[in-house]
This record gives sequence, C-alpha cells and structure tokens, in this order.
Amino acid sequence: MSIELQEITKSYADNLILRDVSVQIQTGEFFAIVGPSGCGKSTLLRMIAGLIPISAGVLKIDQQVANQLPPQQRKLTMVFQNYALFPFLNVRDNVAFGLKARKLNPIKIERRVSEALKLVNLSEFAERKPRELSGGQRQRVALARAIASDAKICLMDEPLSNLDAQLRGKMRSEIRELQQRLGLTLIYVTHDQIEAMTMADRIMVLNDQQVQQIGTPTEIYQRPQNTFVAGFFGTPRINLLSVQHAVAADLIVDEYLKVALKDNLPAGNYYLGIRPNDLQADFTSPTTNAALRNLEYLGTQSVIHAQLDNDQLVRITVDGKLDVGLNQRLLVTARQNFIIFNDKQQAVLFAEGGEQFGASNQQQFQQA
Ligand SMILES: Nc1ncnc2c1ncn2[C@@H]1O[C@H](COP(=O)(O)OP(=O)(O)OP(=O)(O)O)[C@@H](O)[C@H]1O
Repeated sequence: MSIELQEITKSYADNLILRDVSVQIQTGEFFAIVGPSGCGKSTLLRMIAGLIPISAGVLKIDQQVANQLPPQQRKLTMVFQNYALFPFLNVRDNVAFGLKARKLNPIKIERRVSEALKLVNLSEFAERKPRELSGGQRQRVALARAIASDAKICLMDEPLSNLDAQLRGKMRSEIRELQQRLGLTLIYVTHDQIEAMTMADRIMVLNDQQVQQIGTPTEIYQRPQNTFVAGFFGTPRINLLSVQHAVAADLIVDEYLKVALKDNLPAGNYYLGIRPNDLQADFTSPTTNAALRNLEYLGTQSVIHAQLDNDQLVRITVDGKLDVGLNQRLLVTARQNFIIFNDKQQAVLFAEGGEQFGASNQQQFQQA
C-alpha cells in the first residue's frame, strides 16, 4: 500500500513545526525519515498514523485521502519509541492483542504470535509481564506486535534506540529482511544516519522545518544537495573548506580541475566538500602543505587531523595504523570525489570517480 504526502504542514499555534512535506512512498518501500532531534520526525509519523491532526496538505493512503480517517481505519501498525505495552498483559497477550481485537482465528493468532516472538528472540519470555523485562526486551515485544499484525503499512519511531549495539545491528537486518519478506511499506524514523543508510530504500532528510533531500542512500551520500545533508551522513564528517583556500593550499593538485572550477562557475564564494576517505595524506613528500595535529586509531582505519598551512583543519581517513609523530609535516591532496557548494550552502557541482570535467560532464552541474 502506498502513502502520499502532498505539502503536509504542521503548526502548533504560531509555531511552525513542518512545512510543505511532499513525497510518494511506494508499496513495499523501506522509507527512512532522518534528521536531528526536534526536527519533526515523530510529528510527521504521528500525522500519518492519525494520532495528531494535519494543519494543511493532503495525506493519501492507498490512493485515498486519509486526513480525517480515524487511526484504526488506516490499515497500519506502529512501533513507538516508548513501547506502548499493556502492563497488565503478558508478552504473548500483548503481541496478540490487536489480532484478538480483530477476531482472527485463534489458531492463526497463536501461530503468528509464536512466529513473531521467535523472530525477536522472546519465545522464552512469553508468559512474563512487561515490568519483568529489560528495556530492550520490551522494545522487542513492541516489534513482535507489529510483526504479528498483518497491516501492510508499518510505522516505526526509533524502534532500536534502547537496544545495545550488538542487538541493534542484528535487529536492523532482521527488520529489513522481514519487511522485504512481508512486502511491508515501512516508514522508519531515526536520528541515526547509519541505520537509515543500511536499512532504507530511500531516505528523507528533515531539518529547519523542511525536507532537505529525498533519495536513495547512495544519492544522499554521493550527491548531497546541501551542506546540511553532506554533514549529516558519513563518519568522520565531510570536510568543508573554502575553495580559494583549498586551491591556494595546493590541496586540489590537478591543474585540470582547477581550470574547470574557474571556468564553469560564476564568480562567488564556494565551498569544497570532501569526504575524509577521498583525501590523500603523504608523509614522505618533499613538498608539504599541512601538519599532523591529532591521530585517532580505530582498528582497521586511522583518522588523521591535519592543519593546512592556511590554518584550516581537515580530517583524512587512511587504512591501518600510522607510525607518525604529532606535528609531522605532510602533503594533503584531493584528486577525485568532491562537491562544490555555493555560499547558500547548496551543491552546484559534483566531481565523481576522478572523472575529468568536460562537455560530456555538463550534466553534473546542478542549479542552485
Ligand atoms: N504538542 C506539542 N505542542 C507544541 N509543540 C510540540 C508538540 N509536540 C511536539 N512539539 C514540537 O515539535 C517539534 C518536533 O518534535 P518531534 O517530536 O516531531 O521531533 P523529532 O524530530 O521526532 O525529535 P526527536 O528525535 O528528539 O524525537 C519540537 O520542537 C517539539 O518541541
């Protein structure tokens, strides 16, 4: 079942929370909504669920206008951040509750509940009350309840936020696998960029009351439309430098790229966005343009914090462990995969895969 939002807006009194959110979510799509705390993710989800009214715009579920439809008629199920379990029912009955209310065949209910509990590793806890469970276990009951329901649309609000890292990783792939197996349309709210990148077919990035970008994980990562999106995805964070400074510091070494930058962009202030793994650090070069200020060893990778001679700080990731001392001189260069942003923080140019610019690459330009 598809979901369509047409210029959905929400305000509380004079307080605008969300403005003109539009998107079409396809049947069977895993759609993630991400953004920093307070950007309106839960508010959007609750409007889709029918728990709070929409101030303006149109919501369609299965191609029907659903703005006024009561929640129970929206054919969806929801997993909340705070569990929303019945304290007086045991785990099994919590999971079965919605199915019993719909008066499904008891044998079918029993089978679905058992399957769902097994899937979230809670079979042994079926007789326990919520208060006899850990936070993570309660969250898994809530997941099992959604899994057991046969609703074709599932809304999840930070469902994994209370789980430890290991279980979170496991549940990520399980939810994804389940969503695909059942053909669920899943709208998944998270503030965790990694969760969104690893699970979703498409991601909506919210900030400043509005949609910043909607795209596949690859599009969002490789072609972020503005500096906010570029900075929100990727660890360590993307480097943002003034183009003039980067060129002056000989950070962009390819003469051809320098020419392309000059020729293709109208005069103005531009920013260069380069992911830490797209910069090279050479500690043996006779010419240098930076000094090592800090080194973080992360196991398979190290993060170099270097200070360019014009004072700008850059992060560079390299494989393995480095045997270099602080303040050691190095040459930092960029040859490929960078993004140019204008002074309104909008992306205007993408250079990918080390391709050189030319007439055939004109389509790589984006209107700001
Ligand atoms: N009933 C309400 N009345 C007034 N303002 C509200 C109400 N509910 C939420 N807000 C405001 O709306 C904004 C968005 O809240 P929302 O819970 O949707 O954010 P969020 O992106 O889900 O954040 P988080 O990641 O912290 O859960 C916040 O500034 C919040 O204070």
